[in-house]
Order: sequence, then C-alpha cells, then structure tokens
Amino acid sequence: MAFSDLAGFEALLKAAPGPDLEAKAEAEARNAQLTKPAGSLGRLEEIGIWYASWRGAARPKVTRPQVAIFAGNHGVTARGVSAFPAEVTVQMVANFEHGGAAINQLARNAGAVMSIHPIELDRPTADFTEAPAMSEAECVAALKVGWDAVDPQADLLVVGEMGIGNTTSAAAIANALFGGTAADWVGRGTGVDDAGLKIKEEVCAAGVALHGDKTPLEILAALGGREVAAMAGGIARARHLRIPVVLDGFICCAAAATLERAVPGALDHCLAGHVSAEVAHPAVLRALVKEPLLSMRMRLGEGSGAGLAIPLIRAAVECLSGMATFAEAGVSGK
Ligand SMILES: Cc1cc2ncn([C@H]3O[C@H](COP(=O)(O)O)[C@@H](O)[C@H]3O)c2cc1C
Ligand SMILES: O=C(O)c1cccnc1
Repeated sequence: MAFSDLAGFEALLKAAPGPDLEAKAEAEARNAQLTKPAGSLGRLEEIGIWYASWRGAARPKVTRPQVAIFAGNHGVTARGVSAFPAEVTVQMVANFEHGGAAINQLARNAGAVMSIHPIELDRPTADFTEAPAMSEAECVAALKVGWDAVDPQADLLVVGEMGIGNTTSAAAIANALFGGTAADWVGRGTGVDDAGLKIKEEVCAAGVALHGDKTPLEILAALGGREVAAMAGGIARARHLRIPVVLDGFICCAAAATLERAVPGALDHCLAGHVSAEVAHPAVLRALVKEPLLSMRMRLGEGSGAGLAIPLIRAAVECLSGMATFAEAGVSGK
C-alpha cells in the first residue's frame, strides 16, 4: 500500500479497517464470566476488550510493544518560541541512540523495542508565519517515514517526538482545527517565560491567519513539522495493521487530531496514554473525546507519557486473557 500525495493518504485513512466485532463480542462474553464482581476492574475491563477487538482475538497478549521516536527541526525556532536552542533536537537524537533519555528508560521498563527516526534535521521546516512549513511533497515524505517505521509484528505502538519548537507548531494546528484564539492553545512547552509565551501567541496567531482555512491534512503540512507528520503517518499505518496505539502528550495529540478531523473515527484504535501538564492538552483530549489513562504532571514528549502507560494496558490485557471464569475456578456466582 502506498500513497504519493495528501489525497492518496486521506483515501487510505478512509479505507482503514475497523475493529473485529466478533473478537470484541467474545472478549465481552469472557469478561462477564471472569472471577470478579461484574465491572469491578473498572476501566481495565474496557481497555482489555478494546485491545482484543483491534487484535482480533478474545484472549490476546501484549508481547511486542514498539516505541517509534521521530525528530525534526522547525523554522519557527528562529522567532524565539522555545526556552532551548534548536541544536538540542540533534543532540537529543544522539542521547536517544546512546540510551540516555527518559524514553529509553520508560521503553525498557515497558519491554518495548524503541526505534529512532531523525528526519532531515539539517533542513528545518519553513517559518510557518511566512510560508507553509512543508510543501505537500515534504509532508508526504514525512508521513511515509512514519508509515514505514511501524513494525508489522508489533502489537502495541507508541509514537513520540523530539523537535525544539514543536509545542508552537502543535498549538497552531490545534487552533486551526478547533478554533478559539492562539492564547487558548499556546503553553510554556520547555518552560518559556512570559515574554516567550507572548511570542508564541503571536507566532501561532500569524500561522493560523495564513493557513487556518486549509483542510486538516493541509494544516498538518502548513503548520506541522516533519516529526509531527511522521507521527500521523505511524498512527495511520498502525490502523491498517490493526495495531492499537497509545497517544502521548500535546504534540502527539495535535498530530493525531489532523487525522480525526480529516476522517472521523480515524483514531478509534488509539487510547490517550496520559494528560500532559502542557496547558492546552486537556482541551485537545476533550475535542478528541479521549479520556487519559494517567495524569502525572509530565510535560516531556518523546512518547514518555504513553510509554509509561504501556504496562497499564498490558495489565488490563493480562486480566482479560489470564483470569479464570467462575466455572473454571469453581467459584460460586451471585
Ligand atoms: C533536553 C530536552 C529534552 C526533550 N525531550 C522532549 N522535549 C520536548 O520539548 C520540545 C518542545 O518544547 P518547545 O516547544 O518549548 O521547544 C520537543 O522537542 C519535545 O519533544 C525536550 C526538550 C528538551 C530541552
Ligand atoms: O505534552 C507534551 O508532549 C509536551 C509538553 C511540553 C514539551 N514537550 C512535550
């Protein structure tokens, strides 16, 4: 399966498979017979059934989670939108490769295989206050990096990002997709001061004024970044492979939101791993109708919040698949 332009990518989104309803019904029936009062495992029960429906198996297992990290550089960093310099992006890629970042520890803790995908770091995107950040061809190339990064053998996917300046990009995407004003969507990211926040607001407003009336995937190209588009491509590919996805923080959810706005239901195979401390993340989650699993005051990105949620999802699946039924265990029912 391939795509060569945004229209082709959107057609693939539309053609993506839904959950396996037979496996879902089987998992629901099984869940109803497990040795516990009905509903007593709360959300764990829903998560187990959701996972079973996407994997097409009533008693699935999470054995091969994947964490794919994408990195890109942003033209808008020249405007002073981050507390850190743009070189940090490439420096953090080296850190990921040497195992020194937070996500390395969280991926290992989750038993996940981690892959790192720097995308043309020596070619920052255009400043989106002046021109589209990416041409259609550049956006399609980045979507493909994400599409190709997904291991078809994986059974759970986290997409993460590294890109200094990308909370500004994510805020502009959210503002363009969901309306309101720039002030509703910009936050402190890596920790900008009040003057930095003001600049972010102006940059976001200028980007939305220039590109806000485009279609959702054109907005991804115009206001996103290469790592942002790659996350969207990875999420879309996972859907075709029926691999459930754990969404990370503000940037990941802004990327994902372009898919949902292009084709409603495109994120049905995704759970929100956490709610980030970035101020507008709760609003993006509300717009996507996703209830986050964790609330840990994290605001790092890199897939860290989602990576932390992998063991929780595995725990839900272990209960569904491993528990005995009342009949098997000889436990009396109500
Ligand atoms: C050392 C370091 C490691 C990071 N890992 C993720 N981010 C996060 O911060 C960046 C977004 O924030 P802003 O828009 O304010 O630049 C992204 O790279 C994101 O992944 C990091 C940032 C830094 C400084
Ligand atoms: O919510 C996030 O993912 C986030 C917030 C701040 C900085 N980097 C990432």
